[in-house]
Amino acid sequence: MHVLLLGPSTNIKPQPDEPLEAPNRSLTFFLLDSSNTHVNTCSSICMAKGNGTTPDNRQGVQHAEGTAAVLAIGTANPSGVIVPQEQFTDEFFRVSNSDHLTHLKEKLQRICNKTGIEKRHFHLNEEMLRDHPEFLDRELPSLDARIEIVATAVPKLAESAARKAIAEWGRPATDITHLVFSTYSSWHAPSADLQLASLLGLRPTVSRTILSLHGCYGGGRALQLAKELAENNHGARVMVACCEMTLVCFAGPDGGNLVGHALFGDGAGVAIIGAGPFAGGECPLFEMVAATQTTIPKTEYALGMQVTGGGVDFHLAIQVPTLLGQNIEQCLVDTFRLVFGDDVDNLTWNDMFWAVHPGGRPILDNIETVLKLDPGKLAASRNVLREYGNMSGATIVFVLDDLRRRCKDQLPEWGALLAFGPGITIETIVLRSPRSLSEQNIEDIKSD
Ligand SMILES: CC(C)(COP(=O)(O)OP(=O)(O)OC[C@H]1O[C@@H](n2cnc3c(N)ncnc32)[C@H](O)[C@@H]1OP(=O)(O)O)[C@@H](O)C(=O)NCCC(=O)NCCSC(=O)CC(=O)O
Repeated sequence: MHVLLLGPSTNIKPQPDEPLEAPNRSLTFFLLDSSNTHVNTCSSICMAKGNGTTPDNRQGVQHAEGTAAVLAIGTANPSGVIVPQEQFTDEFFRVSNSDHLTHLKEKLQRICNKTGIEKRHFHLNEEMLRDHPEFLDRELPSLDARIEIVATAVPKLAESAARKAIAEWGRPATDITHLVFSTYSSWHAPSADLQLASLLGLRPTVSRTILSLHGCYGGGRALQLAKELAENNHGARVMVACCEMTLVCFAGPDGGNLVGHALFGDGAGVAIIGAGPFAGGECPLFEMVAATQTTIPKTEYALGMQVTGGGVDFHLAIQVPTLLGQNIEQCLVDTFRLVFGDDVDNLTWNDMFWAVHPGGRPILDNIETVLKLDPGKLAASRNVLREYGNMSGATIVFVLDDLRRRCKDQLPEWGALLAFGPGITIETIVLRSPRSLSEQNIEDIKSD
């Protein structure tokens, strides 16, 4: 791991008792993994300009001004099949010809009743199931047929969300410089990122990355990557696209994973990320001030996905909500310490706004309890869970969308984004609301 200092940041203020030359508040830190992803990106841009300088010499001219922010959000769900949760068990057992499995049916109904979900959207419909009865039986080969359907469906759904984000952003799609696409529902090469770029008419020079098999933390990972790309490439505008479809993991109830059947839904979430200078009427929605990824040691067993000839198998251990409850506060402390130093001890979680991946109702309950949050602090997460279920990596984009619509001008200054998935991996991002930023800027100008 390398640390580059590429400041000064306009948004992280020195602490009152800290010497001005101290670097840890007045400069922006960039943590690079061993692949040096963004140094390579800088390099390719400079070479295109015929500039033969070394990466070190280029840092001063390539980085953005300030911290990355979410500039626009769009979401989409399949419109064909919308199943109310109270009808899901009956529908699922009917289409899978499993009504005779009364024990499993009663169990699924018990689970559905406790999910906190009211409805979910699905791309898979009865006609597809009639054409592909093998989707019901994990023992039969079905991966090829599943892959063929999602190969067009995943980029198309992502396109719907992306068009909304681009419309809100207000700049032409050709101004997108980077695309980060996260999905475990598509396995072609060239993959969904290229198809989305073509559907949207992005530039041939758009720099594409596809993230796969991150499960539910894919959205958090893509946002963190976008933050680094935006901050390290002057003028970069990064599209984050996350799209998941349960068609890849669908099976009959005797295939196990009743909790997965009760929980997951289909959706696409797209966000456009950029750092200053802002142009063309761009309006930051959430600033992404600092970010970390943490793996809870020895919890690989707890969450997982396995691609088989019969589709994708999910494993969700019953301990997941407890494990997250036990570890979440330390992740938050470690991440907020990057911004607040030892003052992190004076933070009150309840004074912040929250964008938490609604992996399941007990996960939200446990986080609320551990952090002593008022009921309502996780309203955006609970609302997304209620309206759409758990859409894996796409869900966190829906939560950000709900949060900004719900709170409009009433967001507290600081907030936290949390997403989790196999590992168990926890993605944490310190958010700052733009309203408080503009107020702060006005105060700074007054005091100058
Ligand atoms: C399934 C639930 C709705 C049940 O709610 P409660 O726990 O409050 O209710 P409960 O304790 O009465 O449990 C109801 C029944 O569900 C069973 N049950 C609960 N959790 C289970 C699990 N993980 N696997 C198998 N069965 C499970 C219980 O044994 C019980 O069975 P019986 O009634 O027979 O006694 C909830 O636990 C839930 O949402 N769990 C999912 C959490 C999770 O793992 N989320 C991560 C999703 S993946 C993700 O987001 C990241 C990723 O995958 O990448």
